[in-house]
Amino acid sequence: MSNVLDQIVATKKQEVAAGKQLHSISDLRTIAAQQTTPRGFFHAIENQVVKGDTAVIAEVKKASPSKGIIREDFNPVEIAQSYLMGGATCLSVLTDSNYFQGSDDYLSQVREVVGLPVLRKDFMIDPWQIFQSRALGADCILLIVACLTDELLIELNDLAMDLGMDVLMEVHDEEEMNRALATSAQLIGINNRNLKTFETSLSTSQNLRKMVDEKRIVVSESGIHTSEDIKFLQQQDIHSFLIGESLMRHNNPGEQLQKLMTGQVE
Ligand SMILES: O=C(O)c1ccccc1NCC(=O)[C@H](O)[C@H](O)COP(=O)(O)O
Repeated sequence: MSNVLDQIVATKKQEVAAGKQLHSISDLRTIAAQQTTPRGFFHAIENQVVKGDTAVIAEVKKASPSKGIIREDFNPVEIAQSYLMGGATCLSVLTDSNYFQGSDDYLSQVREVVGLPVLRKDFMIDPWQIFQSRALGADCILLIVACLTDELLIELNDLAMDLGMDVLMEVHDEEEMNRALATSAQLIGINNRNLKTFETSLSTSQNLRKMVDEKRIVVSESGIHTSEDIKFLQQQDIHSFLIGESLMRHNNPGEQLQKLMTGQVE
């Protein structure tokens, strides 16, 4: 039986095929050329980490397959503004509509109003989507190693960099980590959530972090809820975090971010 990740990828293939009927790569290149220059996503995180500070990629997400609706009252621009006030280093915006109730428009709207670098959080399987991401204004894309062959991983990574974007390359186990480390990816996301079973454990970050040398930056993703979680990950020498649900469930997500980072969330 297929798992959720397989289903998402199957749906994505249909979406991409339909998208290609509407916009050619040449169209997307023209639209991308009208976008403002990509904001340095990697550099924003690196600057924080080099200073000895913590970098948070705060996620704008209405729903997910594992949690259903996370936030009914969903205004992506207001949430992003709140994250800016709360000290986020970068933003992550879900653009997948079928499984996360996201939208491509959310990314463009957020990026127009808030000056932080923005990750397009979606499921990349085809070069067409990389051009589309830049046309939408993305500063960084997510590449999930589990969804891609080695050849495609390298092709999409190189294409994103050619277009001036950064890449967050996501892994969940040792084998995926070895595949990511064979590429030039500078930003390695360790997803604490198994995307096939939804089981979440911070020990995934604890175990895999040891495989990455200091030339790359590790981002711990998913299942970060308390200030103790942050402290635990910092003790593993991880200083960048991608956080969604635990912020999105609060009325004022930026205030919750600030509390989380200052030891006030139990
Ligand atoms: O979260 C899911 O249910 C999910 C299912 C299938 C593919 C991806 C999925 N989530 C993406 C993420 O990993 C999270 O949005 C991200 O890391 C933030 O996690 P959290 O802080 O736990 O919301």
